[in-house]
Amino acid sequence: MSGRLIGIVGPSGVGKDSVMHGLVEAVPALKLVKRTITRAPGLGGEDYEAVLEEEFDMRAGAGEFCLYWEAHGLYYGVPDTVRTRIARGEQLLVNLSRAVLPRAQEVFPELLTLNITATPETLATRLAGRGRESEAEIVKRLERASRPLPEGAKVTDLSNDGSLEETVANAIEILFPQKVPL
Ligand SMILES: Nc1ncnc2c1ncn2[C@@H]1O[C@H](COP(=O)(O)OP(=O)(O)O)[C@@H](O)[C@H]1O
Ligand SMILES: O=P(O)(O)OC[C@H]1O[C@H](OP(=O)(O)OP(=O)(O)O)[C@H](O)[C@@H]1O
Repeated sequence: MSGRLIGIVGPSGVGKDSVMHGLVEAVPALKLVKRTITRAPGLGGEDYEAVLEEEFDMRAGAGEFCLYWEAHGLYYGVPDTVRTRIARGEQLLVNLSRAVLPRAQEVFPELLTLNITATPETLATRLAGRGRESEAEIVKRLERASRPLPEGAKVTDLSNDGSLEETVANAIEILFPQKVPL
């Protein structure tokens, strides 16, 4: 199978990271993209490269990110090396902002995006349970959750209100309708 980029979007706390980890465990042919983030190091959830804002700006200016955006007071970058990885035949999963989807679709015309969904009650419970953000930050993230997708964003909705195993199985059916690669 040829290489491709698979976007994962959805509100904070919906389970994007959990679904991505579940997918790479279930399908070894899928690999995660490590994002560069101006977040303090070691906060868990995902394996990211922590950088200071100055460093981020420098790399963005040097064209080292194929996509980047700002959210929650942080900057997020997707390393440009994903292009060569895709050209080599890799199938990559990347956690994206919904706001960056129109741009991402321009840069990666074959982009397939799963929009993970859950009820507001589920989101609130999961964010509190995760424990990475303060209560004030959680309130802000919940407000952001109800924003509509930007115009032109093409996504396939996938509910994560049920068990993680169920969601991962449904994601595999969407991503590999014919045959799951080894
Ligand atoms: N299907 C699920 N059922 C129960 N808990 C879940 C499920 N999916 C994710 N979680 C939990 O919800 C919290 C938020 O998940 P996370 O993957 O960090 O979400 P996101 O990356 O979208 O912010 C984590 O504590 C995670 O373990
Ligand atoms: O424009 P939005 O779709 O609202 O997304 C904004 C940001 O939220 C998520 O970040 P992050 O993974 O840091 O946060 P989360 O785990 O709380 O979703 C996502 O990856 C984006 O970077």
